[in-house]
Amino acid sequence: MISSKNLRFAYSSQKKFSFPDITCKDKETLLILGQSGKGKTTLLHLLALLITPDSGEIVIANNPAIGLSPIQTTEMRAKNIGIIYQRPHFVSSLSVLDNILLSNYLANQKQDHTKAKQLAEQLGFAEHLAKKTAQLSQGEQQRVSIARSLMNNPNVILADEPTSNLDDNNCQKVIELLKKQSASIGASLVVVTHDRRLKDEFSNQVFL
Ligand SMILES: Nc1ncnc2c1ncn2[C@@H]1O[C@H](COP(=O)(O)OP(=O)(O)OP(=O)(O)O)[C@@H](O)[C@H]1O
Repeated sequence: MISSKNLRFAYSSQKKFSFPDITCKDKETLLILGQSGKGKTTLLHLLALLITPDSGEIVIANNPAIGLSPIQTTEMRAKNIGIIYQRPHFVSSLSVLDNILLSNYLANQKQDHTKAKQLAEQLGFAEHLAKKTAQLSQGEQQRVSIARSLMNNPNVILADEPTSNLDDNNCQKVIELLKKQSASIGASLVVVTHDRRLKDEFSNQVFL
């Protein structure tokens, strides 16, 4: 589960945000909608503990996530949070498989080849595991990102515009996969987007 209360963040005195409170319990989904520039990515980065709010609270898996030391924050993120970025960030010199296994490495976990291969089968890119990520289509890269976010069985999955670069067919597929995979590990799934196609796919919604 993840929740936030009274979150405020400023990039500068002109660029200040005060975000609505959010709650997403285990196995639940939440869609955060907002037009470009409304602060969706900023909120997602706050929830992912990548930036620190000026004030407010974040609770992840029933533990306070604000006020921790940098090491505790990194541990909290690695253990509990799977992030799918707006544009996938891969290490271009590594194979698809090694990019997925990197999640385990960064969380100080044993590299789980069996799980990586299982996820690749379930997400439909098993035949691409030995390739470099640049050789994959955008839809395939998005599915690799999903696999990577699931490698450490996170408590919370945070997805930033996971469908904005996808056609209708791939949009539908990616959302179904995200929901199915997060449900199978009992995670909370939080998606931020301006993609109105997702409006009917989520019952819990917050507007920025
Ligand atoms: N590092 C930064 N420094 C200063 N301003 C920033 C920074 N990052 C974002 N902003 C500004 O904060 C505002 C919100 O940005 P953010 O990326 O959170 O919006 P968004 O709703 O995700 O937009 P989009 O849908 O276009 O990705 C924008 O006006 C942006 O220019």
